[in-house]
Amino acid sequence: MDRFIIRGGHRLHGDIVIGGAKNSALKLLVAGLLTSETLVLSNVPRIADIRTMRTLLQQHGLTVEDVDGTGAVLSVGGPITNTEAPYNIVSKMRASILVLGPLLARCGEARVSLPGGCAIGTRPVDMHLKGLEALGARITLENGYINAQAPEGLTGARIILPFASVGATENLLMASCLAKGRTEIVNAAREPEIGDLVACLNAMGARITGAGSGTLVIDGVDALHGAEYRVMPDRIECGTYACAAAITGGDLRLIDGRAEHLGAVVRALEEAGAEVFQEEDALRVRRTGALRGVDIMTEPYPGFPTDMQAQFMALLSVAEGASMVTETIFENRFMHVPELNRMGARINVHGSSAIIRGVHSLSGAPVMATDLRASFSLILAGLAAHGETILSRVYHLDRGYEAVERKLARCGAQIERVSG
Ligand SMILES: CC(=O)N[C@H]1[C@@H](OP(=O)(O)OP(=O)(O)OC[C@H]2O[C@@H](n3ccc(=O)[nH]c3=O)[C@H](O)[C@@H]2O)O[C@H](CO)[C@@H](O)[C@@H]1O
Ligand SMILES: C=C(OP(=O)(O)O)C(=O)O
Repeated sequence: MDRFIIRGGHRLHGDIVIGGAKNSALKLLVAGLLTSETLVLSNVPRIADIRTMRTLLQQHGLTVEDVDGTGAVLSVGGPITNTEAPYNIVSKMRASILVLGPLLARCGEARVSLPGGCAIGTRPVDMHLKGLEALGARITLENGYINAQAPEGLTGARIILPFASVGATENLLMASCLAKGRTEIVNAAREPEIGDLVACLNAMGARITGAGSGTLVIDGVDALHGAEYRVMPDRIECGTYACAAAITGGDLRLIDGRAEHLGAVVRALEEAGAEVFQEEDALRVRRTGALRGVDIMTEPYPGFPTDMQAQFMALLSVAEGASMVTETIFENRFMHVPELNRMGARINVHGSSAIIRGVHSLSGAPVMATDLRASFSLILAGLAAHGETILSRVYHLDRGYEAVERKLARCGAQIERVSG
């Protein structure tokens, strides 16, 4: 198992290229199930979750090819030969549940393992299932699997989501592209990744309006065709490196970073004492003055993203004064807190809120990654800390961040990956 060894105390300076968005690329690959033609995606991040999604789609019968040998351009095509998504893949990556809607819409049936809980929360899929039932699917749960049938195809409906779930919106959006008639998804998620999926589906011949407005209107079509599409830049990777600039008192140009996708994060960074500028090709983040404590609350987009909460907490742990972080999306997303405290942070958790009393400095320690974003919060703490931090269970990080050690080391960080 790989570990990272980080020697903290170095300001980061230079350019970091932000890759394609994990949380968009995964869904765009799944959209390949909706057509018999070939979908070609560029700017695909080279991360473990994408490799898992390739395996899942391949076992459904699709051919997924690395077009130019870099892993960043993938083509998806070919017939679907198997409509079952097995436990061993779904349990590895929750986004696998997104094949349910497309398989059902295209083949009239699907059998998908229930994803179950994960480190950050129980994460049920009831809204995905209720929405598909509203489109006419018959759904039963048996032996840990979702069995879904729609032998006559799906039919458009008005679906009101009780919560603006990203995954439920995406599953229902993809399913309804091939449903008969009009579907309306009310209280749809407004995350930029939904907009990216809508743009790709429309390029494939879907008829969808309303992206970003909270109500998606989908007029079903008989078939979708192939397309070429470039994955949007990863706003969470960008926000994460923005925190690296801020916590080290550095100056980073995050190439391809877009402030428009990071409004709440940029506001919080500025309030905490960082300067953020949108340049033509990059988001530039630097800090020269002191870090100040701020209060943040995670919310669906355009609110502060839960996927940035752990990284921001690392920053606040060395800010002057007290901060409060409230997590409203997932019920168990504070697992980085005990690890940050082992590095000298002073954080107390009360229910869904954490009170952070800023300390002057952190000290390096052996720490353990518990999930993807928590892992990076420990790297950030390690970059700011005195001495050596050894981060184990780096496989969590490899799910969603490409070439972390290379990107950071090029900007002056002392970080190395050690295998075994
Ligand atoms: C692969 C991917 O894109 N993952 C992102 C996606 O996850 P994901 O799509 O799983 O997140 P959701 O927006 O669906 O979940 C938000 C909340 O709704 C609950 N819920 C969701 C569906 C449902 O049927 N029932 C239900 O109760 C969840 O348990 C959670 O508490 O959006 C999250 C919220 O921005 C991000 O943190 C994840 O990084
Ligand atoms: C929680 C995340 O991903 P997933 O939904 O795949 O667990 C994430 O990207 O931070």
